[in-house]
Amino acid sequence: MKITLIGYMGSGKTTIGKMLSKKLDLDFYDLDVLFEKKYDSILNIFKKKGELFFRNREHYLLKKILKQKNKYVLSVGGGTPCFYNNIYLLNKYSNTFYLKANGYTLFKRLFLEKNTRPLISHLSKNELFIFIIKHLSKRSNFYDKSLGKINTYGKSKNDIVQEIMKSIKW
Ligand SMILES: Nc1ncnc2c1ncn2[C@@H]1O[C@H](COP(=O)(O)OP(=O)(O)O)[C@@H](O)[C@H]1O
Ligand SMILES: O=C(O)C1=C[C@@H](OP(=O)(O)O)[C@@H](O)[C@H](O)C1
Ligand SMILES: [Mg+2]
Repeated sequence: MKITLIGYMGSGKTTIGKMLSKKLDLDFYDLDVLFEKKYDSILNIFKKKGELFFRNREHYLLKKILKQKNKYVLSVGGGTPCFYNNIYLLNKYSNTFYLKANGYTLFKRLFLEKNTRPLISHLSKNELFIFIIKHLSKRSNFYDKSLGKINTYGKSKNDIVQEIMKSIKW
């Protein structure tokens, strides 16, 4: 079984994915890391080639990794399920979990880490909050198609890992 984590930027996909893979003794992949190994930093790619180029290469990388035969935990980027038919591919080839977090929690986390994320790096504090609320509402339509959902509000990283482990249908 492949387990994939989806959700908005800052929802904990990379962090929780790594922890979960260790608990389950599975390989861990992060789609952004795979992308940056193959191409360039996501910040540079957005700057030099634009978002559409990123989404196209991201889609092909996702297809390639989903068709691998081994079991693993994969954390994707916040936008991955929202482009091409990626959410259908994710659900077809893996057990998808949506790490659901509220706008204010995401804002607090992303304000501290916005410089590494090209979609929000240029925004002021006020702009960032408004952007997250609107963007999350649009993207939730895709995230809500996941096979499993974990409400992360007020939960520690360890609690979230435990909850995913309990929900896995092997
Ligand atoms: N449940 C949690 N409680 C507190 N902080 C968290 C939690 N989940 C993630 N974080 C923190 O939020 C930040 C963003 O996490 P990250 O794994 O990079 O998210 P994503 O990959 O979804 O963008 C990190 O600093 C991480 O430590
Ligand atoms: O939400 C998005 O569109 C993006 C999220 C990022 O990943 P994280 O969700 O891990 O921050 C990364 O893929 C890129 O900056 C675009
Ligand atoms: Mg991540």
